[in-house]
Amino acid sequence: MTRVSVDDDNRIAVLSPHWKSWAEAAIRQMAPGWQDMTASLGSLQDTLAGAVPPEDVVEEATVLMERARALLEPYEVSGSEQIFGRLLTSATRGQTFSPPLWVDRYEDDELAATTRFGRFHAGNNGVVHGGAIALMFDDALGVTSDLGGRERSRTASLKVDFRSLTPLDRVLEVRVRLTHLDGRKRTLHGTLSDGGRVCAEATGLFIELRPEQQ
Ligand SMILES: CCCCCCCCCCCCCC(=O)SCCNC(=O)CCNC(=O)[C@H](O)C(C)(C)COP(=O)(O)OP(=O)(O)OC[C@H]1O[C@@H](n2cnc3c(N)ncnc32)[C@H](O)[C@@H]1OP(=O)(O)O
Repeated sequence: MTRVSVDDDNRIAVLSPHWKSWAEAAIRQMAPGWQDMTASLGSLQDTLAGAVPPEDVVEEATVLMERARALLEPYEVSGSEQIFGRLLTSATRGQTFSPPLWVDRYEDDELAATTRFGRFHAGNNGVVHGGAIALMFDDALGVTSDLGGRERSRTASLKVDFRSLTPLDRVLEVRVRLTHLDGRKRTLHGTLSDGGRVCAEATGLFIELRPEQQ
């Protein structure tokens, strides 16, 4: 894979016109500090998931979280206006739902990135929840499906094979390749690895949307 430098401008430059304007509309509305706020929420989720606090701390934390919620509530907007998840130039996309995807290199049909799952995405036994792995793959394969200026697509199916346990709090490698193109149908394959060990792999079918499809 050819190394492509990945800075903000470069990443947005490869987006199709739809994704470019979708991301730029969100960026225009974004107050300075938005990314710090969502990063703070992400660490809060991880810290809360891993903590066993005493009653007084539970009470105080609940009050503080409720204060933050009440502070934000008057600024609620429709789904089409929200910023959360639309910052395509950022590894987190300005959201905390799926884990970050730090893109190292990309081509029209390949992506090399790293990710990391925190305590928020833990299942049991101190390893990553399988659903969180599927979530990460949906994002990574979805982004790769729409690289190279291709029209936007949507996941029709996603199959995940869990090959070995996925550790928490480690930087893991993500590789995705577009393996087959058949009209509107795009098949993508991805792997999630810890060093040389494959933790999971996924195959996804993405369908290019027709102009009238939302
Ligand atoms: C750099 C880029 C950045 C981008 C960032 C993005 C944000 C981040 C990424 C976030 C990513 C998150 C992404 C998400 O989470 S997307 C959210 C989860 N996905 C959905 O909700 C999708 C729901 N389904 C649909 O909307 C429709 O079914 C779609 C649009 C998918 C197809 O309905 P449509 O009416 O348009 O097409 P069609 O039914 O005529 O089918 C067309 C062809 O496809 C074949 N087919 C269909 N389904 C399947 C199947 N399951 N297995 C095997 N084959 C299947 C079908 O047989 C036919 O083949 P053929 O007969 O022509 O040979």
